[in-house]
Amino acid sequence: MATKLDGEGRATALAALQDRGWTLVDGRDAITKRFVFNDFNAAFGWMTRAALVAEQMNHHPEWFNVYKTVEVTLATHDVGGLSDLDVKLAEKMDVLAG
Ligand SMILES: C[C@H](O)[C@H](O)[C@H]1CNC2=NC(N)=NC(=O)C2=N1
Repeated sequence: MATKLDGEGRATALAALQDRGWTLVDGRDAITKRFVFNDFNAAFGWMTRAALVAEQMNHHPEWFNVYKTVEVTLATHDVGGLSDLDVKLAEKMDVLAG
């Protein structure tokens, strides 16, 4: 079960995410990041690996791919905003992107 972020834990998690290029989405409680790879193969390979992680977590991204760019938005629909699962998936995506 996801735990909605709040208070000091939320501030600390958001600060770390923002240091790695994630930003808050205007008008909703979600984070977003644009990943740019060398080519489509790299982008889609990363999406495939991230999709397997997401499925294992039962926590799924909103994302949009054009050629070598992937725009990712993370939020937890079950809690109506950001949760610990968004932080974990963002970290895994960053690690997979290298
Ligand atoms: C029933 C199922 O476990 C839920 O709908 C899961 C699936 N994946 C999910 N992904 C995201 N991003 N948020 C959710 O709240 C969510 N809930």
